[in-house]
Amino acid sequence: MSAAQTKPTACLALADGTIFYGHGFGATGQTTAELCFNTAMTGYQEIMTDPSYAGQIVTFTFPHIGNTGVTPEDDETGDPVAAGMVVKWMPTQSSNWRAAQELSDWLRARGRIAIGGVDTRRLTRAIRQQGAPHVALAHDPEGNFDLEALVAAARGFSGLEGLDLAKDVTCAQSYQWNEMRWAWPEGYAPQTAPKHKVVAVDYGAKRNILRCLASAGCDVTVLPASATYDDVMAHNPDGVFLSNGPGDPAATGAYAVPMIRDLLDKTQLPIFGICLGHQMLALALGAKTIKMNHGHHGANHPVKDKETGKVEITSMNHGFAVDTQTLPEGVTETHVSLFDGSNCGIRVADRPVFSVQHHPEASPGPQDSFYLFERFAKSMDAA
Ligand SMILES: NC(=O)CC[C@H](N)C(=O)O
Repeated sequence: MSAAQTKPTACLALADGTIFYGHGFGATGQTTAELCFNTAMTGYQEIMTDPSYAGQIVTFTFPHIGNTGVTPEDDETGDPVAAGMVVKWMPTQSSNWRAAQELSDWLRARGRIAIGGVDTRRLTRAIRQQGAPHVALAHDPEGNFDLEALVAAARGFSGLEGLDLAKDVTCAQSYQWNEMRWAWPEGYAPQTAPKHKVVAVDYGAKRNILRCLASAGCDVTVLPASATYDDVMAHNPDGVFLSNGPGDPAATGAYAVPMIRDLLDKTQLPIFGICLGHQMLALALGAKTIKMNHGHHGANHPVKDKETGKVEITSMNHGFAVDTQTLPEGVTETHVSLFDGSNCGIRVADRPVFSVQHHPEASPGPQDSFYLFERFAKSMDAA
C-alpha cells in the first residue's frame, strides 16, 4: 500500500495465520478458495474467465494489472470464474481502444473480490513454500476485519482435492459452435467448410479452444460434462474432444472416465484432450493423477515435444498432473515440462488418441502449439 492509502479495505488470510492487507476493488464481501500465482504478463481477463480457475484466487506476479480494461470479446466464458484476484498495484484508469469497461467495475458486476497493494513477491514465495494455500479474502470499504474468523474460514476451505467443479461450470445444454479464430497462425489456411463432426465435451471449455477446433475444420457440437457414451454417439461424431476444466480430475472422472473408457473400448474414434481432458483420458487409460505443490500457471512454460525435439512456449493452468510413472503399456509420454519434468502429453500407440496438459489455444508461443488441432483434424481425415 502507498503511504497515502493508510486504512486497509481488503485482507487476505492464509490458513497458517499469515495476513496480507491491501485495498479492495471489485465486489465487497468475503470468499474462500485455494490460492495460486500466475506469471503471465498479459491476459488477465482471459485468466479470470478461464473456467479452470473455479475455486481458486489468482495472485498476479506481473504488477500492472487492469491497465487495458476489459472487453466482452476477450471473455473465455460468460462470467469470471476465478474466485478472486490479488495484485501488486491498484489498477489505474484503463488506456486501450478495446476497453469497454474498467476491471474494477467488471469484477464488481460479477461479484468477484480483488485486493491490490499486496507484496505479491512475498506472497508468491509463500505459495511456493507452503504449496497452494487455502485462503479467505475479504473486502470491506469500512476496513472492519475479524482476523480470527477469516483465518478460521481459510482453514475451513476443503481444498480442490476430491472436488468435482466441472458440474458447476459446464453448459446446461448442448449447442453448436461455429466461430473461428480471429488471427491465423502462419502457414495455416482457414477452413471454409467444416469437414469433421466433432463432439466437444465441456468440462469448463475455453472459447478459444472451440474457435481453434472450428478453425481446424471441425463442425463442433458441445455437450455438457454429464454426457454419456450414448449421448456422444447419438451425434455420430468423427472425433471426440475432451475439454479443460476446474477441480480434481479424479473427482470429475467418477462420471467422465466411464464414458471415455467406453469410447476407447467400443470405438476407434480419434480423441483429443486438453488439460482436465488430458488428465481424464490418462485416468481412463489406467494412469493416475497427482496434486502438484503449487501447479503451473503462466504463459511462458517451455514444453518439449519428445517426438520432434522441438520446444513450445506454452500457456499453462493446472494444479494436478498425470503421474508419468503410472502410464500403462501402449501409452507414451509425448510432451514434458522443461521446468520440472512433469508430464505434458500422451499418445496411445497405433491409435489417433492423444492429449496435452498445456493450452495450445492460448498461443503465447504464439503459434507453437496450433499443430495439435491440425493433428486432430488430420487424424479424422485418415479415420
Ligand atoms: N486447465 C485445466 O483444465 C486444469 C485441470 C485441473 N483442474 C488442474 O488444475 O490440474
